[in-house]
Amino acid sequence: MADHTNGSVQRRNNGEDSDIHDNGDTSDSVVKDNNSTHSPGQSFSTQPVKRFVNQTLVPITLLLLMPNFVMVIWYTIVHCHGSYLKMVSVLFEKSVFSGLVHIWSLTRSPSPVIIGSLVLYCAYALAMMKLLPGKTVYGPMTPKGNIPEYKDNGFLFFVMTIGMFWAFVLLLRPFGISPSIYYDKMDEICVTLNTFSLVFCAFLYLKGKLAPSTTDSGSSGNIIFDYYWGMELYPRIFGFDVKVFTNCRFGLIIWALMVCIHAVKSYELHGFVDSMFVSALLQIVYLAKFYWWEAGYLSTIDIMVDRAGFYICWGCLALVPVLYTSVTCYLVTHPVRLGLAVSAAMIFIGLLSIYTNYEADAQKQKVRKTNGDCLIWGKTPDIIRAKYQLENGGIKDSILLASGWWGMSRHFHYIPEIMLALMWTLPALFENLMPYSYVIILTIILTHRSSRDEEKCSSKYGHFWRQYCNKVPYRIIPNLF
Ligand SMILES: NC(=O)C1=CN([C@@H]2O[C@H](COP(=O)(O)OP(=O)(O)OC[C@H]3O[C@@H](n4cnc5c(N)ncnc54)[C@H](OP(=O)(O)O)[C@@H]3O)[C@@H](O)[C@H]2O)C=CC1
Ligand SMILES: CC(C)CCC[C@@H](C)[C@H]1CC[C@H]2C3=CC=C4C[C@@H](O)CC[C@]4(C)[C@H]3CC[C@]12C
Repeated sequence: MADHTNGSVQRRNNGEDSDIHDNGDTSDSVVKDNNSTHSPGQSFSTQPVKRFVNQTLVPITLLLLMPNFVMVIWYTIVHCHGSYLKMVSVLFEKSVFSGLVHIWSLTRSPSPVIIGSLVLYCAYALAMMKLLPGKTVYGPMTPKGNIPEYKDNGFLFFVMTIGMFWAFVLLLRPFGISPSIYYDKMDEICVTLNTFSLVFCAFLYLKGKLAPSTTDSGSSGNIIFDYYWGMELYPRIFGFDVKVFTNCRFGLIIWALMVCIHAVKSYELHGFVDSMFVSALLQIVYLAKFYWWEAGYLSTIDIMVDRAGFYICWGCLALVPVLYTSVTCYLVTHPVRLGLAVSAAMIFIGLLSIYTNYEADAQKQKVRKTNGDCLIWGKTPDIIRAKYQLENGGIKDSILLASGWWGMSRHFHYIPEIMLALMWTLPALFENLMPYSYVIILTIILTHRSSRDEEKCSSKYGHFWRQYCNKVPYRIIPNLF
């Protein structure tokens, strides 16, 4: 990576930053981003070994591993009573390959109910993307200078969908119709989601190659990496934004619905169970918070850096509905009576974590929206006025906040994110490791994300970022890391 001192120029883009200036303003040194075709954090190494590892070995491993991992989660919950030890003994009985074949062979082929429900849901979600009212919001300017437009109607969609779900549950109950059939058919759901999303990623690859929606697309020259990472930054199909659909209208809503389905199934089997209540409540509040803040999500690296490929799209279409819902799924067959005091403590810490995480995201947005003219924790914020350069040479201003949560550490908000996940997992107690899979993988995702983001910000802001790092020396855990 280039040294950005001595008035060197680096280019990039961002959402809430102020206007593009003429290139003449070089009173402060400015930084230029050289990652226009592929993203920071997935930048192209000049070292052949590192490049092979990052662009071929890791993608191939994840492509082979992750779709099987989704099936392994299902198998562990349903056939091994939530025990990874039992699952591992089957998997390694002969060879891992035959173990996996055995797991896949236990699944039923998707029934018309599952395929029909998923198709209907997709049609409903797509229609609502267009039909529900919402403010027009703009994503950050992309490296190619495009400004994506979105309709901010996610919260309404979330409330409407979850509301309709519970209305149907109550209305159809007297007729013996229950959504718990989706719990009983989880194997079919896993197979359908896995197959459909792998094919969909192939479609996205071809679309990116043959008919990209915007100039923010391109190939790395490596077909495996292109499939894994994606070709287009924000592909649109018939005007529908693919990433908004996969991430916000499919993955996260199916997550919320599956949690509700697990709660219904648990109620049918055991009556009211407080462990299920605590876990489900925290997840639904967290997802409501997400949709309240959805416009902010459009400025995160998922949307402005990551391309539409296996990582994000398969991840949101197949991994999120299964891994992210694994705690409540496990709790269906492992009910725990926590008692009022323990339940209340978990809910309190969980809600506090949601609030802290939300406040951190909001502080960052507020300081930029007001151009630093606001109070953070009752004080004038400590800010760094940074500059960076776009690909077209224009220079932009941005603000880095160095107080509030952003003064504690550079990614402090990941701590409440993990703490919250722990709070909705602890109700499962400690009989098995399986329910902790999400917290463990989340910790890995966030640690990796923090280093990708550091790389991106350092490349974008250069010495301004170093100035921030000097002020706030810790990456995630204050005084430790
Ligand atoms: N449950 C899950 O699986 C996951 C949840 N999350 C959650 O999603 C949310 C968004 O994720 P997050 O990683 O934060 O999103 P981003 O990756 O977009 O956040 C980092 C961005 O914020 C800007 N930024 C960084 N430091 C500062 C600062 N000091 N002042 C102002 N702006 C700054 C930079 O963008 P710019 O270019 O604008 O300067 C940087 O790239 C979080 O709440 C996170 O916890 C995240 C990952 C996984
Ligand atoms: C295929 C893989 C090896 C990994 C796939 C990872 C993705 C599924 C996830 C990576 C980042 C995740 C998210 C980021 C931020 C979010 C905001 C939060 O409030 C809700 C969850 C999420 C949208 C989350 C969803 C999964 C990822 C995209």
